[in-house]
Amino acid sequence: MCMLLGHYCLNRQALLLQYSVLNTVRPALARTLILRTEGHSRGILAGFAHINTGTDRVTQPRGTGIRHYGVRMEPGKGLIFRQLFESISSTYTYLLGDKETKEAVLIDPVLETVDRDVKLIEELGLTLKVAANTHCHADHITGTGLLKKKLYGCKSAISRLSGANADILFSEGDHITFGKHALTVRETPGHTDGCVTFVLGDQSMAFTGDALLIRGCGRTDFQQGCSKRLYESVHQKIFTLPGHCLLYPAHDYKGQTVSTVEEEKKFNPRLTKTLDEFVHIMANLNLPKPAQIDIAVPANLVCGLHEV
Ligand SMILES: N[C@@H](CCC(=O)N[C@@H](CSS)C(=O)NCC(=O)O)C(=O)O
Repeated sequence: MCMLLGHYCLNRQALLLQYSVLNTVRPALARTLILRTEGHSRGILAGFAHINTGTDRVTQPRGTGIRHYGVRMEPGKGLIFRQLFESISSTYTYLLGDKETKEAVLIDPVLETVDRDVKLIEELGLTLKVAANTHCHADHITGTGLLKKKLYGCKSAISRLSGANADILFSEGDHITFGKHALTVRETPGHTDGCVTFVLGDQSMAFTGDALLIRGCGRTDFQQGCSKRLYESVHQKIFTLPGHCLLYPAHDYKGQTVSTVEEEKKFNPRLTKTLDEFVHIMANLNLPKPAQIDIAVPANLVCGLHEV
């Protein structure tokens, strides 16, 4: 169970101030990316329904200012899918739902865009079963705790190895089911100990969190970062998926929205290198510390749940 923030010696005042500032700018900064595809069938695994995915036609932003990206993804039979974007931390949130039962799962919600997510879930007539984190994020506060308060019956989830509290603590091989669909958990540590990749039942889509970014990967210089572990995770748990498997990361800083296993195996500038070269690259990224790290990590250890 998510516990109150006070149990974790947080500076609650600082958190509330941060939340209130972010909440003020939220309407101007939160944008919605919806992708539109034409579906075509992929193979299936025993026990899972047919899911169609397709070739993405991405509408890119034009000009400046507030924009609701007009893209929508409807991957064929049975699956509802939306890719949503939060522009302060450049985080993608993913909504997956079952067309028949209307059960849904949300991956990596962000606190500042919870109202947007709730509105979309309600508009689509979905029941949110699980709000799941790919890991304990360092750059934003998760929306899973607030979603539990707003949507009755919704359960928070994160990997057991993250050390965080949640209703569901999952491990390698566990399934998160919604209607006839399921996400399988693959542990992909390296950016943090508790990082996972969620793989859709027919292996047509995978949600890689910060383990694999498009043409990049998560940094390994804080939390429990370890570049050797990350390299092994990606090669053993992500690059072993089918080449056509669509890869959806937790972040992108360049407007990229989706990749495939085949593309990343060919073109990822870090992960196509040898292990030694990769370790050297990761040790020399020299990235600035994420702006929200000091409030985000402790908050995310309790699903971002606090009195707002
Ligand atoms: N400027 C951002 C943080 C950017 C950043 O460090 N991103 C992380 C993932 S979120 S912890 C990362 O791993 N980046 C890898 C890379 O190569 O960019 C902020 O202040 O929030």
